[in-house]
This record gives sequence, structure tokens and C-alpha cells, in this order.
Amino acid sequence: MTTLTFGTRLVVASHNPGKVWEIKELIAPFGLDAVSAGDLGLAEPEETETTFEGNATLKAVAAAKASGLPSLADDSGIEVHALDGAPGVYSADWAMPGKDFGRAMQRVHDELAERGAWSGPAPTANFISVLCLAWPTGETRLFRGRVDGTLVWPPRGGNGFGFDPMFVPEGATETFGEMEPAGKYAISHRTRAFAAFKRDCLEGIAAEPARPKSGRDLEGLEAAARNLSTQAELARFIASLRDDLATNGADWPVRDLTSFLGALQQAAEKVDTPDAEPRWRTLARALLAASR
Ligand SMILES: O=c1nc[nH]c2c1ncn2[C@H]1C[C@H](O)[C@@H](COP(=O)(O)OP(=O)(O)OP(=O)(O)O)O1
Ligand SMILES: [Mg+2]
Repeated sequence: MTTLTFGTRLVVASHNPGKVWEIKELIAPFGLDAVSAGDLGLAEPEETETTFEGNATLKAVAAAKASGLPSLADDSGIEVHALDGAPGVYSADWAMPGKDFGRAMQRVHDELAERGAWSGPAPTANFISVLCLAWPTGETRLFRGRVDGTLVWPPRGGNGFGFDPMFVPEGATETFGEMEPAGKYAISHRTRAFAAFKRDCLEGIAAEPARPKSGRDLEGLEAAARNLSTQAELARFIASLRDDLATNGADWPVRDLTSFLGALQQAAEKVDTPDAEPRWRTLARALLAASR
């Protein structure tokens, strides 16, 4: 088995900016040079398998073959017990079209309601993450992580992505959407799968303590803006922008309200779908664009 060493270029084979951000955070202390499939312009493969392992392998192998670099993919989802494990491996499909997780969460709610599952104790669910590391030779390794919890309605919080606002992990009272990212990373399914990956593939790479970030975290803001689905997430995003302005205002090119509104106007004129109702994330992206 070829090993990953300090400085190895590693493709994060995902097109979900929230996931890419989380995986890059997990990898950062190990000195791997992580680049996302999107950054490399790799196509998003069709997920034709029926298991997390199958789809994780398909995504990692496609990226490794296309890039000639070792690639790490995640296939994940939420399994709702009263729905016999649905949406499971089809979690992303429930948000189609438009990757709208407001709608996906509503469907989980409605299907549980049809079964009367909201009347008793909170419905239980778990997230699964399967990571696959693939080499250009086709060699692969798989790692699985899981976190159990309960579902709440209505969704709460604007952090994270996907189904985070309706999932409360065991032992917590806040949803993943309400927790600070560090709270989610301490226990998430992805972190647990990553721990297994780390034991097998990163042994011998000394972890450096995570460097405190300095300056604007534009990648984090961009990931949040591109991912959000609900009004609460937009509100949370605006709060992050305000925090960023308070801490890193010196790095903002716009220095007064007139120039900010001017930049916002330009961003609004560039919106991709001028005739359609804008989505919450369209507004978030315009606000972020106006600040840089
Ligand atoms: O931590 C999570 N918090 C909330 N929701 C989550 C999480 N982890 C997975 N999920 C849900 C949403 C996601 O869209 C779907 C995975 O679908 P999945 O095909 O693996 O990912 P994706 O299509 O979003 O990105 P990609 O395939 O390019 O990696 O499950
Ligand atoms: Mg996918």
C-alpha cells in the first residue's frame, strides 16, 4: 500500500462545498496539500451504486483516475429509523432539484408525520459517512463512521449543511445546525470515519496543532454561502459576515456603506437566474461578493 506522507497532494473528491470545507479542516493539521475536485474542474460522477461504500468508491476512483492523484471521497447520508433507514444513501436526492435541503427536511418531516412518528418520543436517526481513499492505480481503502441522535421540528440553526438543523446528536441539546463547527467536529460521523482513516493512512505524519486562522476565512464563508438552504441559515451567515467585518474589517476592500451597496448592486446584476425567484443562498453569495 502506497502511503500518504507530509506534503502529498490529495484530491478531496466532493462537489459539496460544506463537506469539502469539513474534510479540509480535518486534513489541515497533517500537512497534506488538499485540493477539491471542483478546483481541479473534475466532473461530478453519477452516483449509481446502492450503498455508501459503493458510491464513495465510485467517486474516489473517478477523481484518482482523472487527476492522477490519491483522492478521498465521502459518501454520506441520514438514516431515519421510522422511515426504515430512508433517505439513507439517497439523502442528496431528496434535496433535488436545486440541492434544497429546506425541502429535503420538509419531506422527512412529512413522511414521519404520515406515520404518526412525531406524537411519541422524538424520532431517532443516524448519520453515516463512508470515506474512500483511492489511488490512481485503482487501489482503495474504506472507512465508516456513524453518529446517533434524534430529530426535531422545526429545523434549528444556520451552521453546517444538509440535514444539520433537524438533527440533535445523542447527549446534546443543540442541533448540529446550532453548534459551533468545533462542537460538530468533535463527534460527527465524518470525524469518526476520518479517525479510522487517520489510524490507517496518516500514521507517522505528525499532526501539527491547528494554526489559529488569521485574516478572512473566505473559503469558509464561500462554502457556507454556497450551501445554505433555509432562511435561518441566511440569518446565521449574515451574522458570520458581521463577525468577519468586526475582526477583519481592515481586509475588506469596501470601507463604507455607499461602496458596499454599490458592490451589492453589481453582484445583484450578475445573479445567474435573473428571472427566477432568488434562493437564500443567492442572497448570501451576493452579500459575500460585495464584501470582497
Ligand atoms: O454532516 C452532515 N450534515 C448534514 N447532512 C449531511 C451530512 N453528511 C451528509 N449529509 C446529507 C446531505 C448530503 O448532501 C447527503 C450526502 O450525499 P452525498 O452524495 O454523499 O454528497 P453530496 O452529493 O452532497 O456531495 P458529493 O457527492 O459531491 O461529495 O447527505
Ligand atoms: Mg453526491
